[in-house]
Amino acid sequence: MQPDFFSGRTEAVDTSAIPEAKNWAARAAWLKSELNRHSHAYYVLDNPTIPDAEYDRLFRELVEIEQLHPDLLTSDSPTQRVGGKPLPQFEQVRHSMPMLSLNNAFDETDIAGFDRRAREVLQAAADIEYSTELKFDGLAISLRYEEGVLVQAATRGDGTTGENVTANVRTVRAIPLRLHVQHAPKVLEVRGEILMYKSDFAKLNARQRDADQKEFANPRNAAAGSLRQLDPRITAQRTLRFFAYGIGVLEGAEMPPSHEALLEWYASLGLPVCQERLVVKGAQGLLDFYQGIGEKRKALPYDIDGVVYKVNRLELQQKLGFVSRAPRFAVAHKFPAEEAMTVVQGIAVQVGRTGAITPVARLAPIFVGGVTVTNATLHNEDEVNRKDIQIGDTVIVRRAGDVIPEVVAYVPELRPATARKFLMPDACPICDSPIVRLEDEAIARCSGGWIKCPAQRKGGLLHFVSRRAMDIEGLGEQLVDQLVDKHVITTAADLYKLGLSALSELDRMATKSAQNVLNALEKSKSTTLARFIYALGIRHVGEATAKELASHFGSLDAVLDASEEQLLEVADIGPVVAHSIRVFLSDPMNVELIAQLRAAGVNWPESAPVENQPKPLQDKTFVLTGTLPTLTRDAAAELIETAGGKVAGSVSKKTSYVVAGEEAGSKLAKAQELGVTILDEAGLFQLLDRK
Ligand SMILES: NC(=O)c1ccc[n+]([C@@H]2O[C@H](COP(=O)([O-])OP(=O)(O)OC[C@H]3O[C@@H](n4cnc5c(N)ncnc54)[C@H](O)[C@@H]3O)[C@@H](O)[C@H]2O)c1
Ligand SMILES: [Zn+2]
Repeated sequence: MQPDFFSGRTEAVDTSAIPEAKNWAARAAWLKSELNRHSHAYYVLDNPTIPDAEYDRLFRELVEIEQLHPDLLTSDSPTQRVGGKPLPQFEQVRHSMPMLSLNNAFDETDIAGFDRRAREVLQAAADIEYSTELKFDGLAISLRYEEGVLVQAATRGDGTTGENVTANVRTVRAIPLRLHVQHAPKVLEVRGEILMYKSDFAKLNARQRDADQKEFANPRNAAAGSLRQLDPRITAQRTLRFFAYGIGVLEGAEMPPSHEALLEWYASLGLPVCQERLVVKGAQGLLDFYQGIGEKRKALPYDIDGVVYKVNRLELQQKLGFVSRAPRFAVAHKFPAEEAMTVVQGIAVQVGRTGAITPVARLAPIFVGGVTVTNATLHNEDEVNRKDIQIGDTVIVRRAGDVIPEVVAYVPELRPATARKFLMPDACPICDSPIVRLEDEAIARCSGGWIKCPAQRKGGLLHFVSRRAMDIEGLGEQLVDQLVDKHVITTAADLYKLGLSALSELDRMATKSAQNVLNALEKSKSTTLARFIYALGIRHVGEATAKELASHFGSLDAVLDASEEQLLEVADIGPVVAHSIRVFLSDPMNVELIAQLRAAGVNWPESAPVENQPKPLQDKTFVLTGTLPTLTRDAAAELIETAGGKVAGSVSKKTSYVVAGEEAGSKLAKAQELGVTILDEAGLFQLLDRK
């Protein structure tokens, strides 16, 4: 396969097919100029043009070519350098010790290789001790403290020379202007990452949007763009954070003997140090940490693009030393990229349970966030227009955690002349009813309602049976599709009229599975009021609102009888939601549906309205870990919340109780360390006063 040099395509070269050295040279030259161009956009302008994964792919290809053809390796190659040139508008700072990058690892083999090489160099007989931490997705900074006072802050720049951003850094509240210690070292250069929390990023972009200013592509670029301002007053308006993770020059104090000791020392000096870190042994310890953080990644308040492993003992670090642009004693283990580039082959529309029409991009298959993605949501018509996504465009697709993939932006330089704009259809593709869009609503809707529109019917049923609603296992999309298409059922109440014979007649439905569905239906009849309200699919009533309604009113009849004014008394319910609930509950068809569901035997424990209920766990914070003998995690959380308690994701000093089941992991250890009271399920029941 001939490499597609100048079309902007960036697939890895098929090495066997390009024997001639002059092609290699051309490819390498092209890669260098592409990488330089993208680095400039990324490091200097804080405005990347391609996703990181795409950049990394080009980078790795160049590394491979340079390994095969060392004569093509020049000292100005992007593979030999760190970052980008400092902006000339800033005063320059020469780093007394260079600020380096990190080598990347992408899989277990890379990690095994890293560990093996370290053991070889160190001639280690036993497992090496590593200090593991997060790879923050921000920008590196060097903070120079003299006699404990912050005197200079500099960006990494090209590693040798950075930008003087002292005035800006002084506005970052997370960074102490003076170290919290009586006898501070003469000189201490703290190195770490400046970053922006996801919530602050969202707020900043909302402000930018309101002010008709350019939005930032991601928190990293927002952090970099906010710090590298010529006017510190702008930096001061942005909430930036900081974590320390390294050291440059140190004078007048003993260097801590290990990385972990360094971080502990930093913490004692009042410098922010991230708590998500461990000291582990050997390659397996590294992989366990990677996996644990991978599970937590989405819940962290900031973006990380991987984890970092450092040989813990300082003397071993010194033995391992450095390669050209990175230390040999450390490696960054990257997570699968959350952003990738692909082509929009078409834009279709999907009809949701409330009739909402969602434009969906049909994509050339792309591996992103650990899975292959072929569709990505474009949210609504306004979004498509605002982002100006057209059919034929090359776009950046983002899939973070298990969030639905979305199209972030298109790449202007790759728009073909044949690109076509998306047009919202006039009629529902499923039921042909007119599509209407009310004034001041972003969403266009099929006007068919669930009576005319099978898509809405299916959507409503799928919502009804979903895990957080009635939790009817085994009733998936395929089954609901068939039940609706074959007119076996119309409403959720019909589900409870299903018999074995009707179910067994469906495609791919063995008697055993049919029986399982019936059992699940039967089991679902005992539910909670909150789940039931949520399952009804009232517009604007999500899980949290359903819970509020249930605990406020205590019984369904009280909800049914509530006026809009009474609904407004519920915490977090505003006029739009109150109105939507009232409209839904006033519709005779919904009243009938609810009556039928109750008649079918759907039931829940009712209780007194909120003001009369005891709240034994008021103001207590719980953390759940491990598997409990009888309660699922959701059920335990529900019990705690109903009793007034809060459930948090991680253990801290503020945690009142940790409820631990079997195979409880690091949270249990943390609780023991902090002396937090640990309960088993029985202990929880005791607190709840339930036997
Ligand atoms: N999209 C683009 O156009 C584009 C262009 C250039 C670079 N990039 C991205 O930047 C990356 C290369 O940048 P890089 O050289 O800054 O390397 P890097 O981001 O891969 O790794 C080095 C950096 O990691 C940071 N870091 C975070 N947590 C750390 C920790 N706990 N310990 C030590 N360091 C930590 C430091 O800032 C350090 O300088 C590429 O992999 C690419 O994804 C993207
Ligand atoms: Zn329709």
